[in-house]
Amino acid sequence: MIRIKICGLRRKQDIEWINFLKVDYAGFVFAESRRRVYLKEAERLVALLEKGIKKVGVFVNQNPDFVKGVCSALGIDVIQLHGDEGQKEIESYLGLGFEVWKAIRIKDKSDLISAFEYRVDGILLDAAVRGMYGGTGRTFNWDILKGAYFKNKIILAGGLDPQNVGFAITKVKPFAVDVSSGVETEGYKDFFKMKEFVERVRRFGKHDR
Ligand SMILES: O=C(O)c1ccccc1N[C@@H]1O[C@H](COP(=O)(O)O)[C@@H](O)[C@H]1O
Repeated sequence: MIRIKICGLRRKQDIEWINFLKVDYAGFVFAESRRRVYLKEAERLVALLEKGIKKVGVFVNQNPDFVKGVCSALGIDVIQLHGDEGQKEIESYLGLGFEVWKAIRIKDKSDLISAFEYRVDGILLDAAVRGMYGGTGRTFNWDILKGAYFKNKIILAGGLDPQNVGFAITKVKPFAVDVSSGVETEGYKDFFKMKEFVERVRRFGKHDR
């Protein structure tokens, strides 16, 4: 069954909805973004989260000591590195009890090369948008992935929404899908969009990866 991550959670009701929908991963953005949360608020949110839901911390080019401090304080399960972090930095997080996912922004097929090079727990594929690191609401050309074999878990992100996620899953067959903008209305998470997204994934995503 394909896993679901909903990212950019900021409010108490976001967490209540996540608990109700029983998604697999809850994402908290600690990087520069309109979705950014700070440690104190994140502590309050995480305390409300159902135990079975894994916590993902999203970071962009941040100091490793800061990243480790936040993740240890919150009991984060997965560190999502969404900037220009290299293998050396990735290594510094391995063996500390966190999974590490490295985001790669895709413009064309050549951007996939790094996906084969990183030694990491998961590769997150996102759209490349100039001047932005993530949360863009933009898709990339999924056909680029045709015939590619990845040894890592693939987390598909970038512009997913309830309308396109079924098609994306049948094309890419990822380990997990990750959504932020596509389940928002006027900048805030929308329960009905989240519910529809989850229902679509559960209908189309019955393969194992
Ligand atoms: O969500 C953000 O604001 C964000 C900021 C900086 C880096 C990553 C961010 N989010 C991640 O971006 C992708 C795609 O999001 P979208 O569905 O296209 O809006 C996803 O992995 C988020 O975790």
